[in-house]
Amino acid sequence: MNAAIPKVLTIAGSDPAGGAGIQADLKTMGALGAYGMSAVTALTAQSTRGVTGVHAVPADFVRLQLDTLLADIAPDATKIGMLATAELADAVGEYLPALRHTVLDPVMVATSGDRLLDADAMDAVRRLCARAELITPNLLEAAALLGRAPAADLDELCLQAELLLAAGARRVLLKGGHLDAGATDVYADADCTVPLPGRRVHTRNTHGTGCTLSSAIAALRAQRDSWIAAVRDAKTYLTGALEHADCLAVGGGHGPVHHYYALWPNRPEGEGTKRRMDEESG
Ligand SMILES: Nc1ncnc2c1ncn2[C@@H]1O[C@H](COP(=O)(O)OP(=O)(O)O)[C@@H](O)[C@H]1O
Ligand SMILES: Cc1ncc(COP(=O)(O)O)c(N)n1
Repeated sequence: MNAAIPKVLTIAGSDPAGGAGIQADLKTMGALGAYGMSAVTALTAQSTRGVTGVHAVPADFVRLQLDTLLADIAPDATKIGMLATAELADAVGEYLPALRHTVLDPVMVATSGDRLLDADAMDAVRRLCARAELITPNLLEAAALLGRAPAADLDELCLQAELLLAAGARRVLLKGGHLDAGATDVYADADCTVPLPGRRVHTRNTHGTGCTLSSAIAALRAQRDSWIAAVRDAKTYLTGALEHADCLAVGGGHGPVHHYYALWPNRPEGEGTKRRMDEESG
């Protein structure tokens, strides 16, 4: 029986406020029926208001975490998030050939605008993008990887997803959350480029959306037959977590999404849910 529970790894940074990074990843994996594991790349001092410090873990200690873990457990899928430095990006890259169902979220800047990746680490992250099975850049990360201006519409989003494939990525989910309207992302692989429309949720509590989406994709890829199925279901999960974010009421800045919205059914409905229901009823 237990053999069916997928074991999913996150290699990412820590967010003490619990809304992004490994904390978001582990909550997401747990909410989606996966057993979560983590190797920490960096400690951050941050809250919902912003990041006040980053302390990268020495690359050899990240290797030690991974060597020790992987000698015992073979993850069914792995999500990679904040890498902080070029050295860490290269160190994590050494493990990609041995890992299955790898999702790379090329984290560069937090929602608060604070940098989470050294400026000189871009080439190392580009190398990693060619080794992961799926990459999930946001608008600004795709633009930085390609050296272009950020996409301003869906056509440019599709074009940049295809340019990332041409640059070596195997599959791309280019996230459109930073476009002014809607929440349309674009999925692209060697066979197709597909827009994935999403319902835009009106909330300022968007801290950790990218982390949540990429770890949901990893958790679900271990339970679905294809990447596109995992991506679609992960986006549906994230939209629900955003819709219930306001009822968490965590912090005074950009608060977290509600990872456990489907598991805590008896909690009072949040403002976000109420507002959506009001909107939908007219
Ligand atoms: N207000 C929102 N309502 C619904 N979906 C959103 C909203 N903001 C972001 N998303 C979705 O959350 C995911 C992460 O988006 P994005 O903000 O672009 O990336 P990141 O969190 O990495 O900056 C994407 O699927 C995006 O479409
Ligand atoms: C440790 C860590 N990893 C990633 C993010 C990005 O998350 P977001 O862009 O949603 O703030 C973050 N803020 N902290």
